Amino acid sequence: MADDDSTSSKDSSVTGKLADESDDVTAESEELSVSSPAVEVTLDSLAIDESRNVNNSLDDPADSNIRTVTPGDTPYTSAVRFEDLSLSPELLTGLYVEMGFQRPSKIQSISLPMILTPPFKNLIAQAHNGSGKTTCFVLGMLSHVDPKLAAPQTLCICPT
Ligand SMILES: Nc1ncnc2c1ncn2[C@@H]1O[C@H](COP(=O)(O)OP(=O)(O)OP(=O)(O)O)[C@@H](O)[C@H]1O
Repeated sequence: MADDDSTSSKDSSVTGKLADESDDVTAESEELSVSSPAVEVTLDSLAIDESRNVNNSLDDPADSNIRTVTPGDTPYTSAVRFEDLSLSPELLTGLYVEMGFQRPSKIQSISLPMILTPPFKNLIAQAHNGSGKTTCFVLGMLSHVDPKLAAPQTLCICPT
């Protein structure tokens, strides 16, 4: 019993000491993170070149360097018109009437058949800023939503 008591008192003193040490370490690391040098970034390097028309990307020429890589057979053909995709009448109205789109951009014509036509697969798509990628994943999400079901049905995780 005496041994047990001495052990527990030893333990609590050790514990107290560790907690103190731990506080010191926290204070030290806070100081370190405040004083660590930042990478130098000049304002000029962050400037956006306004002379570049972002929406030019919507009209990528047919021979632009877009590659599609799919495993196995590829039953997908690119869509020339939004009607070539199995979109609901409501989504087609939204595209043509509300958004005023006339035809799919290059990235849309290639990726939308992959997104909207079975067999559904995971997709990684890469294209210029302003080339219409948002429409690709939004149409993919909306085409799977049941408007009669009042519950969250899709999740979009996006870093921008
Ligand atoms: N098929 C289309 N026809 C006409 N305009 C379109 C079409 N698709 C998208 N747009 C318009 O082009 C602009 C850029 O599209 P969007 O934001 O989808 O591009 P993005 O590739 O997602 O851009 P970012 O890389 O900056 O996120 C938007 O104003 C959008 O409404």
